[in-house]
Amino acid sequence: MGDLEHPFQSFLNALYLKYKPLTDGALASYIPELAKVDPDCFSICVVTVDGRIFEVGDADQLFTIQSISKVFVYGMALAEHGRDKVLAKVGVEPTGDPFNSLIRLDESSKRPDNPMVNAGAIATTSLIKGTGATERLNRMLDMFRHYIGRDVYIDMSVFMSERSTGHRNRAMAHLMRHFGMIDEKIDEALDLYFQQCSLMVNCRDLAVMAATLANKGVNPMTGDRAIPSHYIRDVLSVMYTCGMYNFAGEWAYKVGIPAKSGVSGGIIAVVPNQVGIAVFSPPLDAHGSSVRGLKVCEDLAREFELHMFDLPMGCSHFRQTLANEP
Ligand SMILES: NC(=O)CC[C@H](N)C(=O)O
Repeated sequence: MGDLEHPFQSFLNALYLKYKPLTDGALASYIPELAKVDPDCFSICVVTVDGRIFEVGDADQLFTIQSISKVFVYGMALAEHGRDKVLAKVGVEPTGDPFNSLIRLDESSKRPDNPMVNAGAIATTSLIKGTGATERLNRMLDMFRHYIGRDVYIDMSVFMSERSTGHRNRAMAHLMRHFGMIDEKIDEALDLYFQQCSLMVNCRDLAVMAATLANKGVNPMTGDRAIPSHYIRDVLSVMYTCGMYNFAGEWAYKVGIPAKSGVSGGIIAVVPNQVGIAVFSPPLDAHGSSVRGLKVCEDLAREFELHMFDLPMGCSHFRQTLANEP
């Protein structure tokens, strides 16, 4: 639970109050179940690599992880197959197109551009090993368990909602099968993709997951390793360049921290060797990222000079604030 009197906690409380009245943005209604959530939900959580938790708002509120799952499944594919095999199937180039675009799939390489947009994520998911759908799902859930540090499950209604309406994703999968980028188990890969997107998390879980990436792959709360440390660089690089879809360039310029958003309203950001940040607020901007989430991350980055190219100056300011006693 949050450490109420700590100066960083006070900063988070003020940030929460500052953006609570902001009601811009719209829910992701293209997944019918997501249109039913409460747009007022708002929480911020920051977890340090030494396991301290600062949070404000309802950090227990559960929601589906959506595209934030792409980061972790990409890490899992790397751990299972190594860089070269994964790179042969999914590139590492930002697209400049919306997350659900099919456009560049039909270009010369026939390879999805990166694992942070839907096409690339479906290709990544198709690489997950297992003798059948159940084993593949169980292995994936196990991977998430290491990052989250508790038992995890899939929200059945969101999964079914996406499964029955996700025709663009199906079209991408078939196109990628046509080009030999995924194997013939198209429906199995799509189900696994819809399931990973329907994983239930809360804001604190996301911050712990982000802090695990910040902590070279070791969950700071449990001490459990979730991913081999040498793949952290790969995961954070694609988050940095592609994690915010067709806003990724502006994000890198303005905020300068590897981050990933999802259409349920979650955002994670990773400050390597320091903290994992998570924000949850469902209304989205035109790119599909949480409006309040973007604002909170921008403010945190500005206040503590977290932009990658502000470091190490910001590093010491941030460390000092975090180290302060209440
Ligand atoms: N950006 C997102 O969060 C998209 C994930 C969503 N499940 C989809 O496939 O459309």
